[in-house]
Formats: sequence, structure tokens, C-alpha cells
Amino acid sequence: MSSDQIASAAYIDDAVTFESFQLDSRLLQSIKNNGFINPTLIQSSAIPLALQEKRDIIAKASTGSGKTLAYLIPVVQTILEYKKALSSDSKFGQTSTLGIILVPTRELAQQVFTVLEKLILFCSKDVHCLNLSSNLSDSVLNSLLLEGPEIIISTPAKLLNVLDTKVNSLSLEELKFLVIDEVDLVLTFGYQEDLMKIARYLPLKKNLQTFLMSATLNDDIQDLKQQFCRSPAILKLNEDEINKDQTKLVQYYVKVSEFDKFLLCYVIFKLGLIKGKTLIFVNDIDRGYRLKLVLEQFGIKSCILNSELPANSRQHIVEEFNKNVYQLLIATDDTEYIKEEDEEEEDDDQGNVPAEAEATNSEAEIKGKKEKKKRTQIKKDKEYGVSRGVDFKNVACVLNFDLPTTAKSYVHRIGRTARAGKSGTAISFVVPLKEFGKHKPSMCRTAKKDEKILSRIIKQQSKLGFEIQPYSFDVKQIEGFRYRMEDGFRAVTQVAVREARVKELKQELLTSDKLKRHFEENPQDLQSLRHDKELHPARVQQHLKRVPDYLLPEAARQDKKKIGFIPFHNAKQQKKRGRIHKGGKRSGKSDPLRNFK
Ligand SMILES: Nc1ncnc2c1ncn2[C@@H]1O[C@H](COP(=O)(O)OP(=O)(O)OP(=O)(O)O)[C@@H](O)[C@H]1O
Repeated sequence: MSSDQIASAAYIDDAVTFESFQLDSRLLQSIKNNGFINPTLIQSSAIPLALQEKRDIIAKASTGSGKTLAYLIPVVQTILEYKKALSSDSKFGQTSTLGIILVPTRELAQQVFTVLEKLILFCSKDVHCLNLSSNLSDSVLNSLLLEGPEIIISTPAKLLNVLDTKVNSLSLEELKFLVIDEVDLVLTFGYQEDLMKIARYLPLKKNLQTFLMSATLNDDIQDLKQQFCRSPAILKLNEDEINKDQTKLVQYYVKVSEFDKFLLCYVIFKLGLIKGKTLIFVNDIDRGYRLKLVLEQFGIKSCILNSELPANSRQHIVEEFNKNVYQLLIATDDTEYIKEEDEEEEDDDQGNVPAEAEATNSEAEIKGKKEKKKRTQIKKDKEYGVSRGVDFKNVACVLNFDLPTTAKSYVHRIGRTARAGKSGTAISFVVPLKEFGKHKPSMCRTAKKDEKILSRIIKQQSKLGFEIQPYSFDVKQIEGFRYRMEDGFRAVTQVAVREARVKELKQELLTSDKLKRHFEENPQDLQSLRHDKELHPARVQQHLKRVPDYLLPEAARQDKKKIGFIPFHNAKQQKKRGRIHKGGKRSGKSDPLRNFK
């Protein structure tokens, strides 16, 4: 939360002010300090319901719509009121936890913690928070728990771990709030069992207020709803309302062969065809390293984010990326949990929040679905995830180098751009089935279903009133680069990829320890701890780093400044570009890809 991170105007509820919620003046002060004047729509709906009516809330609202403050403000306000009441009471000084916030990943835990710290800046004497999923040692965590933090943020597994320890120093008798953020992902990560065990420790019968939040929800949350909620208010932000005004995200797909994904990527980044920061999603860790090494061949720097890296490094990489230290971040999307089930029902669920009236599935059907899901889950690092919830700042473009394997995952990935009122572009590479498996070294297993997934994405986006457009470009324009790419690609062998992976891991393990100690005191060391260093296990061919003039289109040969103005698409397509809404209006917003011309 800072003044440069403002939600899109489409989400803001101009008709309401934060003052109207009668919040504690210290809370109002910090909200104001962060440049937030009006609440977002989800905030103006959720806050009064939670504060005045004490309702449980199930909320489904788009990515970037301000869900975090929608639950944090009521939690903090309630705690402040409770503390005020206690101060005149003899029980003052109690050390019970009053709010628990559960999130699926460590990344999200850290992010929510940061937002909360800013929110309680002026009342930090009365409200203390602790992120259980941070990298603190167990002994440090225990001593911090003994101090009785009012708010705990954690992944379900970590919380259960703490609750199950013999010397459990967490007291939950007075618990007032339970929040489960990105609730459907919490379930998909297989945390349901943990949640049910956690439930045994909670004073569920004692007016515990709950919040279940996500941008995508489906019937899987029925059990949780029954277990944790009492006649919840179901807030489903009207997507059409928001979307009609939200013209900032432009979506394209590009049909390319497996190998040409690398070729296109090289051309796009070498020629600077995307202005601003890009977040590239790949579907497995090796592919991330392969892409990094290939780009490295051409002198294009990037850094890697995946579940294998130490949590410290991951956190630092996201922070640095947000501070614009890196331009290219290659993230392995593990929240993909490589689901290969038929997803038809998920598509149908996109617009449906489960409510009693809306829950049409029979129990048997739901059970069947769940069992199917269990079977298709692949166990990965449970506490990593970057396509969900992480508030990446100023991302100009999300590039689905590998298409996600579900339409739902697509929603979350593209939600990392066009945040906070900025415009953005989402580009997805799609491998036609007839091209699948033709070039083994560049092949991605999940691409077999790209066309099928694409049609689901198109269907899903059109339901939301958006269009994902084919991006056509003149293949001849990139042909000149093919030979170089073949050369560069060949140097990146499977052995090189493996070595790079081990090397990076070692490097990051070392830096991760250093990170903690050094940064505050020695900011000059930052340079030596950069995450986008070349990994070099592949033979680097220096000559590939330069783009010779003869490869450039004529205009760029005469004037280097025109290097970003490649006729990459045909002129007719250009006219159509810009997001088209159901109403037929086209976005006039700037789009980095428009500069391709
Ligand atoms: N009332 C507000 N006015 C302006 N900006 C806001 C307001 N509330 C939140 N924001 C900003 O909007 C951005 C998105 O908020 P947040 O991360 O809570 O979204 P989200 O709905 O949780 O998204 P996701 O589903 O992707 O996690 C943040 O940068 C936040 O600082």
C-alpha cells in the first residue's frame, strides 16, 4: 500500500468515503497516508457488512479490486474497538490472538503482512501482527507468539504445525476473525484437511466472523462455508459493471510452433518491442532455466522465480522486480498444479458464487469432482505461488510463454498486469496441435492441449465481455533471426539446463542468508546479490549478443532509434487492436504492442 499503488478507477466507489465507515482515526490516517480516498467497490460493500452487521462474508471480486483491505480494515477496526473496551476492563493486557488470516502461499503471506503493517502504522501499540510463514526460526517464532500478536498471517500448514506443537503458545479463545484469502487456491493446494483440523482449535461457536475471498470461486468451497460461516453475505462484484469501464488490459494470442516461441521471444526482447516490465510464465522449472539460458545467449538478462528457490530469495526477487530493478522475470507457475482434468465445469463456474440458491450440484457430483481433483494433483512446494494474489507492480506485459492449463489460471495470471490503474498487455503463445511434439528440445508437455484451453479462455473472456485477439505478424520479419536462434538454442543442452538450475539454487541459498543480514546495512552490496546474473553453464557465443544491421528491417537500419518499430503485424490488424467490449467500444489506451508498427 503506497500512493503509487492505486486501484483502477473502475474499481473505485466514488459515492462512498472511508470516513463514512466511522473508522478509528488512526486507521483513517494511514489509509489517507497511502493516498486512498474512496474505497473500492468490494471494500465499500464488505466493510459496512462486516463492521455494522457483523456478517460473515464470501467475496468474489476481480484481481486487483482491493480485496486485501476489504478484510483487513474490518479486522483492524474490530480489534481497536475491542482493545478500547478492554482498556477500561481489568483483563487489559491479555495475550490472545484476535484475527487469523490464512493464505495459500508464503508470497501472499508476506504481501498481506506488508499491507497490514502499513495499515496499523499509527496504532502499532494496540495491534501487532506476525507472519508465521516468514523465515524466522521456530524459537524466534515461539518467543514472538508469546508476546500475543493480535493478528496472525499464515499458510494453513504452518498454522497447523504451530497449533499441533506440544508447547503451543498460541491462544485462540478470543479469536474474532478468520480470513481465508484466495480460498479456492487454498483448497486446490490440498489444504482442506489442514483447515478441518485447524477448525478444531477455533472458537467457531463464539461469534467468530469469517471472510472467504477470491477472484475465482466454485462449488468446492461448500464444505468450508458450512464449517466456518453462518449465513454469510455473498458478495459477487458485478463484472459487467466493472468491465464496462475497464479498458486497460489488451489480450492477444499468437499461434506459434514450439521452437518459434523461443524465436519470437528473442525478437521481442532483443528489439525492445515491449515497453516496460514483462512477467513471463512457464509451466515447469526446467523450462524457465532453458528460456533464461537461451535469452542469455543473446545478451538478454532475466531473472527466475520458482518454487525451488529459498523463500527469502523469492521474496527479494519480487520486491526488486517491483522496484524496477529487473525488466524480465521468468516465473514458473506452480499454482498450475498441472490439472489435466476436463475443465468444462470450471468454465461454467466462472461467474458463479456458490450460494444456497445457486448450489445446484448434487452431493454426489461434488464428491466425484473432488476425487477427480485429488487424483490429478501433483505435489509441489505447497507454499509457493506467484500467479495468485501477488501484487506485482507496473507490469506492462504478462507473456504466457506456456499457456496455462486451465482458463481459471489464465484469469489469475493476466491479473498480474493492468493493476493499480495502469494499462497492460497479455500475450499468450499457443501451439497448434499439428505442431505439437515436432521439436522435442523446445517442447512443453502441456502444449498438447493449448488449442482446447485457448477455446475455453476465449469463451470465458467473452462471458466477461472481453476479447482475446489473434495477433498476426509477418513471419518473414523474424525469419532472419531463425539461424541465430538455432545456433543459440543448440548451445543450451539439457545438461546445461540442469547445471544452471543447481548453480542458481546454490547461488540463491548463499545469497538468501546474506540477504537477511546485509541489505539494510549495506545497500551497496545489492549489486553483488542481483538475481539476474548470467548463469553461463551453456557455451555463450559472444557474437550472438549483437544484432547485425542486416537482420533489421530497413527503417531500423537507417535509424537505430526505430528499432522498436518493426512491421510485426499487418496494418489491418492494427486497426482492430484495442480491447473491444460487448458494447462495441474500443479502448483508446496506450498499449505497448502498438509500438510494434
Ligand atoms: N481504496 C483504494 N483506493 C485505491 N487503491 C487501492 C484501494 N484499495 C487497494 N488499492 C490498491 O489496489 C491494488 C490491488 O489491491 P489488492 O492486492 O488488495 O487486490 P486483490 O483484489 O487482492 O487482487 P488479487 O485477486 O490479484 O489478489 C493494490 O496495489 C492496492 O494498494
